[in-house]
Amino acid sequence: MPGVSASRSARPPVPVIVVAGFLGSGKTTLLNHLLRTAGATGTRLGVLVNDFGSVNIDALLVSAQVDGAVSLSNGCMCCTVDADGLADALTSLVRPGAKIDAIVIEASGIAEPKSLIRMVTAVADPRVRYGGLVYVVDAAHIHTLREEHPEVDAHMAIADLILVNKADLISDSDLRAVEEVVAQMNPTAAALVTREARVDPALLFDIDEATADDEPRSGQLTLDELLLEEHDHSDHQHLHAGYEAVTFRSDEPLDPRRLARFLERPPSGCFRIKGIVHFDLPRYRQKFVVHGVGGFVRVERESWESETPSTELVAIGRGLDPDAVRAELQAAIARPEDAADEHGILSVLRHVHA
Ligand SMILES: Nc1nc2c(ncn2[C@@H]2O[C@H](COP(=O)(O)OP(=O)(O)OP(=O)(O)O)[C@@H](O)[C@H]2O)c(=O)[nH]1
Repeated sequence: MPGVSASRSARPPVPVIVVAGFLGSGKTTLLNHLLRTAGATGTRLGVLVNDFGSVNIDALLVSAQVDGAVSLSNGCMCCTVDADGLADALTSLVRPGAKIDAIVIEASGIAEPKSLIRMVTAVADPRVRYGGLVYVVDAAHIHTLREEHPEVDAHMAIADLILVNKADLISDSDLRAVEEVVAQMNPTAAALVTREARVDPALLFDIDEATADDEPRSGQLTLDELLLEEHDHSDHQHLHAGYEAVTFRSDEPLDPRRLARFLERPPSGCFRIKGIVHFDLPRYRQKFVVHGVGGFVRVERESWESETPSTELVAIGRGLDPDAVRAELQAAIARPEDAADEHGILSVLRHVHA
């Protein structure tokens, strides 16, 4: 168990692993998987979560009971959280009393990994050490994504571990084609095909050894090279260009049929929708966690526990019309006549993921 036998002063620096990947690729899923599995072995993870959008939905979706979870809200971390804010958060997580063995930072889906890595490596605290970049790829969307955002190739190129996730959504031959692309972009990184981002956590927390190695790996930037490229902001601007997050909140229950229609046929430009939804229907008073990623919809049912039921949704995309998005969601608020639509909930339930 890392760090257990070490005295406080001899505690090795805590590796900080950056998890990046485009919108909806499976970063939060990975984080939750790591929290569950690492936790079971006694490894304590500190978690930093960042969302693009004013509601930090990811923080809500990461298992709430993590001691070391800090959420950095207010836009995309790589350009809005100042380096001091990140340093403070990391310093707080590595304080001896926290007994954290590793820290995972989940970048927003449009963050530039390189900027984040620079921010982590710039932290002066010797108890903090950059532990590598894990890049999550949505196997079902990678080809179109590379066409629209060629800079994702550069992201894959600097990764230490690439997860080819959502393998269940494509055929074996398509999967092999994705693996080939990934290997071309980064011939030296470990690439793993995953479902639900299920990866052995030991692979992530060992990454720091490889990254600390001074041997440059072909196709990959060494840490020094990463740090030297201070003036290269070109890729950064590209991924951000035109992306916008629209937030919708309501205490009033939604109508399932209209919400399902919104998720299945999102307004133009809207690539990602996520959040929690409140339907006030008999037998369906649970918290519905909804996800839309490029037309794929997935819904999970949880309990509200002590929370007051309400809806919080974020829609993210390029060329969105925020007013149109809000108007459509506003129109999804339940009306008295919706009570007659007994089977409306089925349009949501058919997307429920066990
Ligand atoms: N079919 C399938 N769905 C998956 C898999 N992994 C994750 N998902 C689903 O994909 C959706 C997005 O996953 P998240 O983990 O929230 O993705 P993310 O990268 O954190 O998203 P952003 O933070 O918005 O960029 C959710 O509905 C997940 O349940 C997988 O292997 N297969």
